[in-house]
Amino acid sequence: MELAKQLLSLAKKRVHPTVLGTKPLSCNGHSAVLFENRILVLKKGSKSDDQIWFLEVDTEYVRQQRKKLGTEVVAWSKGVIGNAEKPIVISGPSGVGKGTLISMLMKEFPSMFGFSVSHTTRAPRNMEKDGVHYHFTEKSVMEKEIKSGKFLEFASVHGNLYGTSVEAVEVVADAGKRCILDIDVQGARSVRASSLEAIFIFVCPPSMEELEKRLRDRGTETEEQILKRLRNAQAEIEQGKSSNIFDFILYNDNLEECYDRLKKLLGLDGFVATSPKSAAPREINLPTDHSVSKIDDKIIISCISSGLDKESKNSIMLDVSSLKGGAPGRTRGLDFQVIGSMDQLS
Ligand SMILES: Nc1nc2c(ncn2[C@@H]2O[C@H](COP(=O)(O)OP(=O)(O)O)[C@@H](O)[C@H]2O)c(=O)[nH]1
Ligand SMILES: Nc1ncnc2c1ncn2[C@@H]1O[C@H](COP(=O)(O)OP(=O)(O)O)[C@@H](O)[C@H]1O
Repeated sequence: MELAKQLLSLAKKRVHPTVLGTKPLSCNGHSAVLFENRILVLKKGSKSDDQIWFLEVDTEYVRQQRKKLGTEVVAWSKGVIGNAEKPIVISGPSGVGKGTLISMLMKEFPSMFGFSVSHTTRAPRNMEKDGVHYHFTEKSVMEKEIKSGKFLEFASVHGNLYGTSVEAVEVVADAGKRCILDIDVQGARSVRASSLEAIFIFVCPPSMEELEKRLRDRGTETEEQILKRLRNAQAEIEQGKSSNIFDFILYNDNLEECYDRLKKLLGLDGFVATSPKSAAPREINLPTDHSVSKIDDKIIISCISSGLDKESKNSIMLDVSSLKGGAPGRTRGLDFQVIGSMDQLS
């Protein structure tokens, strides 16, 4: 087995790889199953949202990072039952109305959408709250975190650093909501090239004069910053329209009409927001005592539970045939079936 040979050779050479991604917390033992390019780790007696992990050893992301960092790399990724809807990436020049459109969407469909809170080194505006609009951070801290692999993408925009952390996108998906990212064209390009499948929308102003008016009327930037943003806007609009990054271009002339078009392309026209959409994944609790075997893409977890007068065996079949995502982030697309008694389900 290729991966086994690779691991053995690393161990012999006593190589200490760079470990990327959020590590699982320690536990009272684990089972491990070797795949072609990653290791499935099942934590014994852990909480249901912390049981299934993957240590990626030779996936696309790991290979990319190995090249970039010039060291051996492995990456952790948490395994999640079920799938998440594709995130929505919204880009466009400063002042075009991205934030306004996103706020309208989140207000009308609060249980459906969640905002990816970016990190930035720019100073907060008057009404902006740390952790809500942005995670405001120091440049040196953010640079360190970029090196440690915390960000899905980052870019220098209008003289400041901005970045989407892996966590920012995953907490929204974990809450069963569809993630909205407000990022610049460079960020959109990076996400396009990443393993994150998304829908890409570029918002255009009706004219440069109107863009300038909106920016000035908003009154949040200094004259110098306004001029810088307007200079950058020209190039952003050209890239937004001509590159192959974006699936849709939206002209934000009349706000209500633009919002209606946005809802239409997201399949929300005529949609009535009623009770929260329950996207919470089913859960599975693995007992401390279990053994694991692998048959093709199926993992059979045999659980041993002793009752008063007898010992019974239940099995859970974990299907890993349609894995999606992976590091950086979560590995989704897992499914399970209980074979035998249901008392292991929470
Ligand atoms: N690449 C990237 N761009 C971001 C991120 N967060 C915000 N931006 C972009 O940075 C630019 C400046 O944002 P901001 O300072 O809030 O000003 P605004 O454009 O006037 O709303 C906008 O184009 C945002 O879309 C991020 O995490 N990554
Ligand atoms: N279609 C529109 N017509 C007129 N003003 C708009 C429109 N869309 C947004 N605005 C206003 O323009 C300003 C910039 O919008 P904002 O959402 O902050 O832009 P961005 O997030 O793209 O920088 C805000 O004051 C907002 O109220």
